Amino acid sequence: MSFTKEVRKKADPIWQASFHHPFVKELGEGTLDLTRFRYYVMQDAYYLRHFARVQAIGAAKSTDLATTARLAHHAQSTCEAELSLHETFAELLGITEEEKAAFIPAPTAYAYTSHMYRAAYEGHLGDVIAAILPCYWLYYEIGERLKDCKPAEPIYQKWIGTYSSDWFRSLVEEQIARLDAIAEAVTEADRKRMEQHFLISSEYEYEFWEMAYRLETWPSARKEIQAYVHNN
Ligand SMILES: Cc1ncc(C[n+]2csc(CCO)c2C)c(N)n1
Repeated sequence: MSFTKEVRKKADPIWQASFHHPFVKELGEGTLDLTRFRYYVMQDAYYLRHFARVQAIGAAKSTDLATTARLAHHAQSTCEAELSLHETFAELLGITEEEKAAFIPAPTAYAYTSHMYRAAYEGHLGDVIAAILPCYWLYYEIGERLKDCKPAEPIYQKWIGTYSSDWFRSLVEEQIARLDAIAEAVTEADRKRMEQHFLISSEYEYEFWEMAYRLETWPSARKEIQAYVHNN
């Protein structure tokens, strides 16, 4: 069995949990509260800004120029395609410049991006791809599952359309093939580490839905709210 098939199989329980998460289900049905989606869009824009930089680290860590060029291109498409999508969402959702300026990453968005930077900093190209592959692949599978959904909310239709496109599928397939080629050439210890990055990113993908659904905040903000409730 190929490396990616093996890790995909190991990650299956947590991927299933993402497929069935209320955020994903309600998005497909069109019943997802827009407050939650709005929160998601802002956290995801932060995530994508860092994702593009991790892809650029992958470009720098590549040992052949063709791969450097491809990963640099991937970093550029994250900036252009994904972030422009988010700009559109921000407009449609009425997210203001003031809100953007006051933005703070939530614990999960911060932890997930930190995990990717760590894998990229400590490892070689295989570590970078293993950490970022679940982002592509899980969203592609979600796009496939939701592609026949017709949520009444046009914003949700647009979101689904992005991830069930052929453009997106070719990106996922390219990264799967790249990771399998690397996995064949490295040591067992490298493969184990790569597997762990893949599994941790899969866990964080689930946590990202949870974060948005629960409008996660830092503990100090929760304490302030509790103190306020207590004193009033
Ligand atoms: C939390 C989170 N995980 C994955 C994606 C999807 N995604 C982000 S960058 C990228 C590569 C291609 O542009 C893909 C597929 C997302 N938006 N947010």
